[in-house]
Amino acid sequence: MKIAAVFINQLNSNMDHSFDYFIPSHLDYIDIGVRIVVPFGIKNKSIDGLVVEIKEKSEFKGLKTIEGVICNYPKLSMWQVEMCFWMQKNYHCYFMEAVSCYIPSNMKYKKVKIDNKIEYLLNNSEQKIKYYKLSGKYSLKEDYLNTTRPNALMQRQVLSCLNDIPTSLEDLKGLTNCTGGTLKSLIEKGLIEECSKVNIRNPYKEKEYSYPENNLNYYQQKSLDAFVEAMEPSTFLIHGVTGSGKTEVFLRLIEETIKKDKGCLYLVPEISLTSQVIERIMGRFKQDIGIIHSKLNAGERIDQWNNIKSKNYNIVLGARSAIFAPMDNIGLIIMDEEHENTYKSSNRPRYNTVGIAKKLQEMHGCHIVLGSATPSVTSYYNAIHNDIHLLELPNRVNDIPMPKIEIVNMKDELYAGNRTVISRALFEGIENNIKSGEQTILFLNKRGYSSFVFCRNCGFVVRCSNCDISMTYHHSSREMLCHYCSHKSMVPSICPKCKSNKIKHTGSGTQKLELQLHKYFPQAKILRMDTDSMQKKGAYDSAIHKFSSGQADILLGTQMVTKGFDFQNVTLVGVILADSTLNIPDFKASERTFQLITQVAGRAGRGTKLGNVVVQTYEPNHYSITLSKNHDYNSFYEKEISYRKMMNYPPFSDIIYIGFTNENEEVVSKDCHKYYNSLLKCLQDNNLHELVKEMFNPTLSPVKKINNRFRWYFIIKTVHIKLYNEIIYNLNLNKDISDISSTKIIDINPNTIL
Ligand SMILES: Nc1ncnc2c1ncn2[C@@H]1O[C@H](COP(=O)(O)OP(=O)(O)OP(=O)(O)O)[C@@H](O)[C@H]1O
Ligand SMILES: [Zn+2]
Ligand SMILES: [Zn+2]
Repeated sequence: MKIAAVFINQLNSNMDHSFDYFIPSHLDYIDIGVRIVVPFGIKNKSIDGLVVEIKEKSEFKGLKTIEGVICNYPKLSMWQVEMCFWMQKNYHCYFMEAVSCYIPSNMKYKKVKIDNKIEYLLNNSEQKIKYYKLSGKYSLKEDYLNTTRPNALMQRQVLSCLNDIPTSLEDLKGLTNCTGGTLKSLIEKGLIEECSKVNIRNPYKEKEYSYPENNLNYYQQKSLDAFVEAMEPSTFLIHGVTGSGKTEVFLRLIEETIKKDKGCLYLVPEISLTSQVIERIMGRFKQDIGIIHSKLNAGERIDQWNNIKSKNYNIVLGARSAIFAPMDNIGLIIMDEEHENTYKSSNRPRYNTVGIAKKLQEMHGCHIVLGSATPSVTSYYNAIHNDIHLLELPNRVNDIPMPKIEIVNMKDELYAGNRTVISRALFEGIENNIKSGEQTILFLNKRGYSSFVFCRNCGFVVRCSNCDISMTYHHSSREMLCHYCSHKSMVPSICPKCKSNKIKHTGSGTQKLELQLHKYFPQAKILRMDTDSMQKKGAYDSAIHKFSSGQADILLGTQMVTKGFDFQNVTLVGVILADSTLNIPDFKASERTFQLITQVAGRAGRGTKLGNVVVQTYEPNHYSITLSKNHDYNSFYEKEISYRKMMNYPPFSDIIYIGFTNENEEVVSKDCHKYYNSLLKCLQDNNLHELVKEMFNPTLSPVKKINNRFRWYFIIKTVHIKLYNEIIYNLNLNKDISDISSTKIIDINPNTIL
């Protein structure tokens, strides 16, 4: 009998290796990537698993036999299994966690008897979701509304939301707050119908999109030519200023790729940016596309899977999880806004999308195209020094000028007696815009602002003397901590720079600002967009729709408002406090600040009128601010890269974060030290003294406790990432650390170590 090596679907470090099973003769078609059911443990409990290898012999005795195959479960391709192994070793996740990136692993299956043979089938989970649509009784929406009493508000709301395309209950609740009773009475009146997933049509198919080809300008054509002429699988970085027509280039590259009968993955950093791209792709290619993102339920994901696998779709669009589309003939991977940190997963598995893309390139021989107006310093460095081809789009399309950026020093405002958070220049700009019917976007990044200590008089911020990173204020101990090197210091009562006593930790958020704006501009219609106001499903789309159709004067928000949007009537952009990203305790703070200012400024003046931008700051001379004034990416890059080099930050090193969490404060510290010491010992035993030097001491997290779990960690800043990955992988299997009870987090080049 043949033998299958099987990973059991249990997320547990003791089970993170394969087990051998006999393949019974009636299941001899079992192959790598097949989902099966096996008996496991002393009690021979039935449990599902994945076949990763077929072999003739096993080194183990007394093997058990596979019970059955889960027939309707998608089969993983060989390259996908290989990817899962690679992720297990490079991102330190369980093998089955990597598998679950490809296929939902929590789906229930049931035992059935077919022709006297035991088989397993997935339960059809998607049928449990309820959908509603108009019954088709009338042809006009008005007629539906006329049959309800004017004061039946909820019923009328539901009717205005629905059309003949089914809307899920979840979406409907997001849009209306309706109750089961409302729906029931509408059904009884024959106005709406409940339906199941089976008769769902692709909502995008219903709409007619059109996105005619633009004649490429000189630089767009040059980019296309470079791509067409590439002889081997290559990686390109399209550095194009805001509004330079990068999307048009992407569409041409897709066209070239599907001509060769290969598939394309088009990734965007957030789900919210997908609708604009869907319209453009479908408007151009007049065909259905696959759409994958983390909000799909298991049934929808399987549907997408089957369509992509059977080559019904050769274009797949989505947020970062779309990198796991089961496309067997990938020819092109596009990563739009490649600098965005959402491409790095901060949950298990903690993968980096570019890393996965590169591995796919190795396996499929596909091209990778990264695009951004503000490329990450790492990508740009690789484009200059390594194997990425740099393509530049230095101008906006149709000679549209870049917006004019004015930097306002908020200290001057204070001296002039303006104690509000809105400078005189911005105030005047908003007022003029309201009068002339033009629109304004205001950006306030509330994150991080309240946790650093700064001087209201001169803008001084307390930084760590070792790391050049701002210190984080801790409410509990009332002291400041550097969470890179764990250096501590007291909050000064007098500003070390200007000797004033105005030094404090302050906070101000979007909500507060909204209230202030209502006071200053009572006539203005204001839309606020942040995580709090965008809770409901569909809220984001509806806000974008409101703004683009001119139903609001001011769009105020966090990072959500900074990128992607192409609103023609926006002529003014205000950055309320540019320093707020500058002072988050992270070596990428300057980069993030430059990117945010440049991106949000890029929303202004995309139509016929010139754009103006007001950037308010306490640090008007910081290079990330002065250089964004002239849209000077190259000078910013030069400055930033020399800083990175001096401090040995990425791209000159990789950062490994090893963290522990536990309900017990002492245990977590002990576990962290134990792991640290085991790693240290392992390096010393192997004479790897170079690597020892790259380890920093364990320290308490700046955010000491999350969800009642205490957090300790240490970081490694290394130029030997491959070696470290191997050592950490092996250490995790080591018995010495098996009594560590705290949850362990290993994150390679994390977005944040807060
Ligand atoms: N060759 C061209 N001639 C005229 N218009 C063009 C051309 N190429 C693209 N456009 C138009 O220019 C506008 C901006 O293009 P696009 O949205 O692709 O910009 P972008 O480079 O992605 O900018 P951002 O980085 O700000 O998102 C779009 O409305 C697009 O249709
Ligand atoms: Zn001061
Ligand atoms: Zn430090």
